[in-house]
Amino acid sequence: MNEPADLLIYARWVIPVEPARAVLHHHAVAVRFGRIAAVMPSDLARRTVDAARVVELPEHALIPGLVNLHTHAAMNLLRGIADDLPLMRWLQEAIWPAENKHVSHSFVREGTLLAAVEMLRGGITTCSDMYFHPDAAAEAFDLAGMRARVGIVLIDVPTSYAADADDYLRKGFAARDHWKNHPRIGFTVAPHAPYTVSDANLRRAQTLAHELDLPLHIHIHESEGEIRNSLAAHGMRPLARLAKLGVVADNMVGVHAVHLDAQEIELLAGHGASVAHCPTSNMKLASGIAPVAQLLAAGVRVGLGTDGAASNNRLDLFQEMRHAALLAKVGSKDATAVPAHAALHMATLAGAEALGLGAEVGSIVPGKRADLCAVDLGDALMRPCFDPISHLVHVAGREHVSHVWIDGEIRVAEGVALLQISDKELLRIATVWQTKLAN
Ligand SMILES: CSC[C@H]1O[C@@H](n2cnc3c(O)ncnc32)[C@H](O)[C@@H]1O
Ligand SMILES: [Zn+2]
Repeated sequence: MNEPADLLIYARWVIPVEPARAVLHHHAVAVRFGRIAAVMPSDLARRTVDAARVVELPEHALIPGLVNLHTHAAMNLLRGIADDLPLMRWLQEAIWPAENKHVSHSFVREGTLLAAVEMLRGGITTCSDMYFHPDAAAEAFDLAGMRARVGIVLIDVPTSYAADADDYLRKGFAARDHWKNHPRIGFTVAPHAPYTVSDANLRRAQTLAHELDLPLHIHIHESEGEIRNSLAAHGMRPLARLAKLGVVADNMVGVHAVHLDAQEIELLAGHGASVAHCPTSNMKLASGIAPVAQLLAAGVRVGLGTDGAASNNRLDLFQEMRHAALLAKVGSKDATAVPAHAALHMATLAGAEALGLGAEVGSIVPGKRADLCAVDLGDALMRPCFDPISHLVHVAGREHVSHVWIDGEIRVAEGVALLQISDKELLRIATVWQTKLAN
């Protein structure tokens, strides 16, 4: 008797990411109960699998859904309000004043919804988010059908969202309790940065993260000014301070990590900490070039993040893969740094592992959740194609994403998002906010 499947996807190339450079020509992926049941040659699947639904992808690469390891999703509403500024002027002169004026539950819910649709259409199935009103962000990710790790945010600045650290944590943990046991929505503890959170609150954040077995998501060593200010205020660099406070650990995802010396790279490696590399944001804010080749050589897990739409200005991991590959070559003056398969690994399995999701998503392996992305490489402008992994990183863009599945459920088909909310409604939401923000 044939094997039953809920869904059977035939692809010209299946790129499982595990093992690292594997390219399976003319293979099929069978999905049952939302998980990958089998990966096998197409001719074998045609003879042995009975599927309720069949999808033929004759000129496509099937890859794991991409993992955006760092974003501020609601900032889609602030896209383009302040370009061409360095980090601290960008935050202090433009972004924080705009956030003070406009951020609310509905701002975050609606901005996050726009971001979730942008990410899904670009093949991103999981993201790690850090923003005010995590309860609103969780609602939006759920409505979009996306997998998300939402930050229980903590910053020593009173805002319209929360008055003080107790209030930030109380609200964040209430959101976590509300979403407990949800199949797609989970949480991280997310102190904003060493320069905005006190010693006591950084310690407290990591204690809570350890107690609840959550990742700790924090911006680190993004600009040279951050290091200078830390030396002046604390007599030590931010990572030394975080290490002293017990924050550097295997659950820490350090975002940016641009300005690192050799000892700091060893510190991260020794503690099993991860880095969320955000190459486009680092270029746009002129923060610098993260030492990705050195981090990888030291064994540090490096995933990829878009950062928010106000510092990128796209939530596009295809662009991040290419920028990561190119920037590592320029930064290390070594053309062999970050080959295409390493960039794809960063955008998938490394990000999943950094979030503690390595057993669930990030590669096309039987038993994992069926979070999948199909990329159409059939365009004559992309041919000939000798190496589909090279094409995914250096040639294709998010506009070539044709299908996206999460837990085996179709979210994008033929490039069109199939969501509970229409494009027309999304456009209406964006237009209303544009008017509010312009006044
Ligand atoms: C407390 S919610 C998150 C907070 O982070 C701000 N933000 C966005 N991008 C960056 C960045 O690259 N470095 C530091 N902080 C950033 C965002 O505007 C929110 O205020
Ligand atoms: Zn950020």
